[in-house]
Amino acid sequence: MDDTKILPTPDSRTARVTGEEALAMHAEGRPGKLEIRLTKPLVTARDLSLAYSPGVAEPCLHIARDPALAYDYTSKGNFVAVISNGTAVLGLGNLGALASKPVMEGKVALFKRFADVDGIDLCLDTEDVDAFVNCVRYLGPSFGGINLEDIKAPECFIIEQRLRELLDIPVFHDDQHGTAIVAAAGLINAAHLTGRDLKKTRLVINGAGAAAVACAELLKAMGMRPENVIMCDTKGVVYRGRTEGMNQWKSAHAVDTNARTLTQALEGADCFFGLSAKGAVTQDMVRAMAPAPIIFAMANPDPEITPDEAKAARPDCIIATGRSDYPNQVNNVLGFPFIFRGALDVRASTINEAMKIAAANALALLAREDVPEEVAGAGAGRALRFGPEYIIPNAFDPRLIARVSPAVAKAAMESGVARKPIPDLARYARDLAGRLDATASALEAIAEAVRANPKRVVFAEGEEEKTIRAAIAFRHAGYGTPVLIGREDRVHAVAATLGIPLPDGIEIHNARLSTSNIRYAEALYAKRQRDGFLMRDCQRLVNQDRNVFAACMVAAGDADAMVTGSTRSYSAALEGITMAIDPLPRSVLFGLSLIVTRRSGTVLVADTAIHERPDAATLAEIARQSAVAARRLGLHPRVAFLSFSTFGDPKGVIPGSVRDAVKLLDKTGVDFEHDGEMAADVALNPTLRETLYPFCRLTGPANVLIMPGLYAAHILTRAIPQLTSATVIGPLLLGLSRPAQIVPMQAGVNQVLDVACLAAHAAIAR
Ligand SMILES: NC(=O)C1=CN([C@@H]2O[C@H](COP(=O)(O)OP(=O)(O)OC[C@H]3O[C@@H](n4cnc5c(N)ncnc54)[C@H](OP(=O)(O)O)[C@@H]3O)[C@@H](O)[C@H]2O)C=CC1
Ligand SMILES: CC(=O)C(=O)O
Ligand SMILES: [Mg+2]
Repeated sequence: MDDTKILPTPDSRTARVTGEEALAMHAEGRPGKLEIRLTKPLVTARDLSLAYSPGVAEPCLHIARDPALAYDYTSKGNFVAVISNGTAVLGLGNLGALASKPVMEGKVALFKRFADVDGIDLCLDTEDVDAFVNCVRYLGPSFGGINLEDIKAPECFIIEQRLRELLDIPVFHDDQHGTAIVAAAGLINAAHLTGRDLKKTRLVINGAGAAAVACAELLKAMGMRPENVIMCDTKGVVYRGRTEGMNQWKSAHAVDTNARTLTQALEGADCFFGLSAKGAVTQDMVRAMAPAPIIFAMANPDPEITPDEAKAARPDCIIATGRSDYPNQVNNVLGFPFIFRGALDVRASTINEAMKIAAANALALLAREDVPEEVAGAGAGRALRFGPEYIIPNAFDPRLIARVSPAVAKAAMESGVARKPIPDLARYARDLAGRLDATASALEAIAEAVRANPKRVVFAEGEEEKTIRAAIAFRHAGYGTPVLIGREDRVHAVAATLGIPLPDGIEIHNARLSTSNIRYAEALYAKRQRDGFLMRDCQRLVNQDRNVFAACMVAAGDADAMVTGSTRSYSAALEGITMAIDPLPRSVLFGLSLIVTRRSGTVLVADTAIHERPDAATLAEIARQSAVAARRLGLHPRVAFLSFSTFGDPKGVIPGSVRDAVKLLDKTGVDFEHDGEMAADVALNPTLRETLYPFCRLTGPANVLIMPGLYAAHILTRAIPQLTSATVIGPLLLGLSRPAQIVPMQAGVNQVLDVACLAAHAAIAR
């Protein structure tokens, strides 16, 4: 089989990635998705003596006397093992331990990304239950919890049960309970929307394995009647008295019914849960369901029936899948990160039914709340409002951690399994809300907004390999129509050498042959005739300079935004753009860079592109526009004006203009925190301010740094990626009347794509 064909050919509306892109992402740089980082310095001999021999003996001896101290002296309390033997990898079947590793690394990545839980993937090469249990039981001391994953039924039931008995930490089979919790939350809301009472709702579950059995159990515990839940597997309906392909877990859910096939079971059913395999349900089957049927086709990566097929057959249905590229993603990613966060924080000995039900209710309630702007698509996306297309929160909703984890922790405390109760749950929820980087969620919301409002974005350097790759990814991501500027034959030749066919919906424009040339040249001439440009100069620029041509397209409204920069210096690209696109009235044109750090979230830095020595008025305006951008990125702006001096010490020329900028903002009365001048460490570390500068008005670490000059901004943003693991995005060009962005020449494909997406978003916000 050709591996790159595993994922279907994308269509611009639904699919977001191709198999080729997925493989490239996994192979890029350090292969895989994980690395381990140190939390303590290991630089000097003293560090070594403390962290390792002899110092390390001390915590060892303490833990030997009191095992609970392992939570204080080691990573145990925030460390989860994701363990699989690869016998039920998603819905792909038994792929074995090694082939399950990408999924397990993915689960670890999701733990970290969504709930700051550290994890490690352990792929056990055995299908023997005893061997599996023995292996895991002896690993227990290292971890605060065990997340079992993609182990097929019925072995998974025995493995989980035995490990729960053997270990004093939570053991949680995600495919069973994570899935059941999230599906229950979705069902609570779908039932509410369709006016159903769970006690009377008739449910058919296709699949009688790990996920299916756990869903049936949880829903029955929540009030569904056993006789109203019919389970099917590869042999058909699991009816009472059936002997073929049975086990005790299926028998527990066998019902008295005449139905023998899924088709028969679905006749008149209110609700369908697919926890089986791709394409297991037909349009005819869902046509036979009750009015306003609820269809959760949860098989991964491909559902039992696609939303398009289901909606075509039953326009009145509520449909959910396990995928992130359709509305209503019912996937255990909404569960396990937050459930473990809550369980770990109270040092729970187990995850019990009360904790599961609390998580399901918290998820269901969150979906009914107003969706904040930064979640709904940065104010410009498809409205996310509780309804048939939004029955469950989005995985990127930053409120999840502060809602689900405290609910789980509270239930653990109330049900007596918390070994370290949290005295102030409201404060805990507030602390959790600040634990994740708001920008990461905001960037995803921006991408979502662009998907909902696709744009035409010009990629000026259309013959470049990097640009072509980014344009294809732009198309696949559903961001809109990429317009490549270049010669058609050259663009196709480069794409052919890459082995990637250009998907439908990508446009190629040859500047020299374009029918719009005259129109663009005339518009440019009208703009520039008093700046020393003749008509023939403008014609030559439009014909020969792709940045000018692209900028003319955007200025004329033939495209919404443009991106360039891969082949020309920043100043040359900027000159081409500003030739045709005017600055925004009463604004300053400047560069804003995003430094995305793992420890301190995202910090914005300005001006990183234009003004070598900005005066006070320019600095003040840059601060104002940066604060607006910060809010758009989900940050509460705390703006620090940086210098080599802090509040007048030592004295010098540059701090003077910086101080005047602060005074200017004070005078105009802006609505964001700002102060300065101050040194970078004072800005970023509030404890340094406590004793020496208690009067400083910033209420926390600065997240917008206004630089005194371009030299300092450049040095900072160029040094950071070389010295640290932080990522720098930008500089983003702000202050133009139409969106145009310049990527640094050394930018990779993903950065070009991200910047194109941000440019498209700016076009929505205009
Ligand atoms: N959206 C989500 O969050 C999650 C989705 N899932 C999905 O659920 C599915 C099952 O996973 P899991 O329970 O872990 O796997 P298991 O191997 O434990 O169970 C699979 C079950 O599906 C049944 N099955 C397989 N193919 C068909 C078919 N064509 N028609 C009817 N039944 C079928 C099997 O029947 P038999 O017993 O006869 O072999 C078995 O009962 C996978 O697609 C997985 O991706 C799982 C967890 C989470
Ligand atoms: C989502 C998941 O865990 C699965 O499909 O197996
Ligand atoms: Mg799974």
